[in-house]
Amino acid sequence: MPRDPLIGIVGKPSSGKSTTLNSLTDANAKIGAFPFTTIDPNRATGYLQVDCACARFGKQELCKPNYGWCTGGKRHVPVELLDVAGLIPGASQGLGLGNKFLDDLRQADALIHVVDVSGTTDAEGKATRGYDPVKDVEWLQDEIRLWIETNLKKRWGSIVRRHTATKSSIVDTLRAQFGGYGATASLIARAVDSIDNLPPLEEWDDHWITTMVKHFMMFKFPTVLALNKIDHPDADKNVSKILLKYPDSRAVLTSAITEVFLRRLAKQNYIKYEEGTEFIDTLEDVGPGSDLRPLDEKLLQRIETIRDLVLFRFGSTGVVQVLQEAVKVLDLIPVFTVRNIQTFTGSSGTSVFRDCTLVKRGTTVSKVARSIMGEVTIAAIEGVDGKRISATDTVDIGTNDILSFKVVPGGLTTSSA
Ligand SMILES: Nc1nc2c(ncn2[C@@H]2O[C@H](COP(=O)(O)OP(=O)(O)OP(=O)(O)O)[C@@H](O)[C@H]2O)c(=O)[nH]1
Repeated sequence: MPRDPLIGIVGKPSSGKSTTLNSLTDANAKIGAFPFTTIDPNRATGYLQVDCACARFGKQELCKPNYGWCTGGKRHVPVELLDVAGLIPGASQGLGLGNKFLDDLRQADALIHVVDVSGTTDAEGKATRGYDPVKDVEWLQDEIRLWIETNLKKRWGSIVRRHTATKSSIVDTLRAQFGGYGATASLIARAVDSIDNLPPLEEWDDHWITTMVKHFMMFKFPTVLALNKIDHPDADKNVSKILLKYPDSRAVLTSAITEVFLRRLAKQNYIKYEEGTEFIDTLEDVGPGSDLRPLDEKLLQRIETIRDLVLFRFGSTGVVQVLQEAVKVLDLIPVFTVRNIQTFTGSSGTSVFRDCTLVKRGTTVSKVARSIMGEVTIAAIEGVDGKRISATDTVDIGTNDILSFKVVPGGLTTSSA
């Protein structure tokens, strides 16, 4: 993934996509500068919470990220989010906003599927009661699959003829078909390898085409379920049904509306709220002498309800965790690059760990160097304590995740060398 990761937020209308997006994006956003170059209306910057390297060295006080922010060793790293609107039943046949969502979708590296588990919205997002949201989990996957499958089947005859005539491999043939979805050859190869007993492409019937598309989707659109509206009284039974039916799904329970509310109160200094946790402090809790503003009876009551219905029962509102889970399916880890490996500072000043990049676990340090520094000649790579690191060493959490690249002064670029 050479560019910054992009997480798509999908789900039927009124499931809570915008609320989820808002809950992940507005917090302290002014603190972090915006690192992304493309800005369009349905894109926003979310903040992924990771353990910052500063805490390993007791340097939390000196930690001042270039992008995002760090509080007490909890770092908020910017991640680009995309609101994929218009996905409704029948969208693959052009209903709703038609194929616009498909264009958005293909850019995403992972999806957060927001499912309304309150059962108060039907398949189209209209208000109802007792709707079974189990259907929504399947429906969205089916919609994406149908879109890909229909495109493939329309041309299947000529695809097979060309495949045979050019004596291509399955990966090469599928690369030509799936390239439009933003898939690389290695991703397609992994999808092909994951299918047992796959016959030669010439022998594929509808069953094999569907199987191939399903496996392709597992790799191209890894999905985390945000089981949203857990604050609703009907949510419990629906959550159990979904988890029972899909025990292997990656699911996180969320109450996006609660997160938005708590962050707003925290911003207005009515409460202290540690995002991603169950901890809220009001003036009542901390006592006079605090700079918190007093809450009226109604708001105090609402906070008590939130504590009872969401925070104490589920441990948090879940939205911080849902983004963490989406990044986890991509197997991305934070890598900290510093100019001075002894002090962890940048080129000037005393601030430490200014830069943090999300990198696929197991990437070689030379590849990390290239993706961060571009095509420059690296003279040496150093890790903690000035330890020399070989270009072929790989990164993991706690292993080669703090790096300093020594560039050849005035060095030729590797591409022109
Ligand atoms: N009870 C409850 N309601 C929620 C929650 N999240 C969102 N809602 C409500 O659900 C409704 C729909 O939320 P949106 O965020 O607008 O949903 P959306 O999926 O973006 O909808 P579209 O823009 O129509 O696609 C709003 O009335 C929200 O206030 C939640 O966690 N709990």
